[in-house]
Amino acid sequence: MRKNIVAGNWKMNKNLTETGDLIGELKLKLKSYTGHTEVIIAPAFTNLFYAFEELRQTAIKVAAQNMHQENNGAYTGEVSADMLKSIGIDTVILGHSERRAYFNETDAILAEKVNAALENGMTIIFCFGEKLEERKSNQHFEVVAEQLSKALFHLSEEQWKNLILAYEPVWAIGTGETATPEQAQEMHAFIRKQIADQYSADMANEVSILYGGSVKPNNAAELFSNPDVDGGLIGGASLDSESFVSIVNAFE
Ligand SMILES: O=C[C@H](O)COP(=O)(O)O
Repeated sequence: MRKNIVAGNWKMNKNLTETGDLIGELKLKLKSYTGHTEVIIAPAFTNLFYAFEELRQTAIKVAAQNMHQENNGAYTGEVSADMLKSIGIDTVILGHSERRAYFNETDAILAEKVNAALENGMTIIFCFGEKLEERKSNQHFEVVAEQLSKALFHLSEEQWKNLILAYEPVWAIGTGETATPEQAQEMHAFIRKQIADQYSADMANEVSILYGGSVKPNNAAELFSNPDVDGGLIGGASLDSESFVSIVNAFE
């Protein structure tokens, strides 16, 4: 079901003590939150169980930042969907551009991860987006269409109910350079059209599409006011409770 979502991707930040501090602040600041925006945070693997336990009675959901496509086996250093489920985590970020760039995650590998997550009953925040040179050479629509089709268009309409999309132009991640509200809306509408053409307009209308890339308290409201932007995947600004909560409140 389409909903407004603000998700914080903490990336490789915050040790256990710092995680505890930030969670404590978020709990306090969002205690009387009455809005309809779903709030998700994605701490590091080592702090997931702690975060889940701490946030159990709250409206803040906890997600993992990645998972392996196999359920178990000789994959040193990896974590599976089954392991995440066993500690209560049922949401995972897949396809982040940092995973694609630094850990060689291809669309084919991502399709396998998507399948594994769905087989384990998980919800996926699926990230994709073009690089700077692709935008400059006007290939951004083509690149995004290919990423979607290779990793997601084999899925059934039913399976799409567990997918949240996050369009993250790589040139806007951690750079302080944000897509303009017009650029974000244009791409989000294009993404919805791709889904409508592959499946149906009704189904496309039910998918939440988040924008990610230097979302800050001062630009969130304008980005989120676009009809096809259903929220944000926040990196840097999610590491500070005040800025994250202010972005959550940007919908109100
Ligand atoms: O997952 C989040 C994105 O990579 C955005 O990061 P950022 O807000 O620091 O640009």
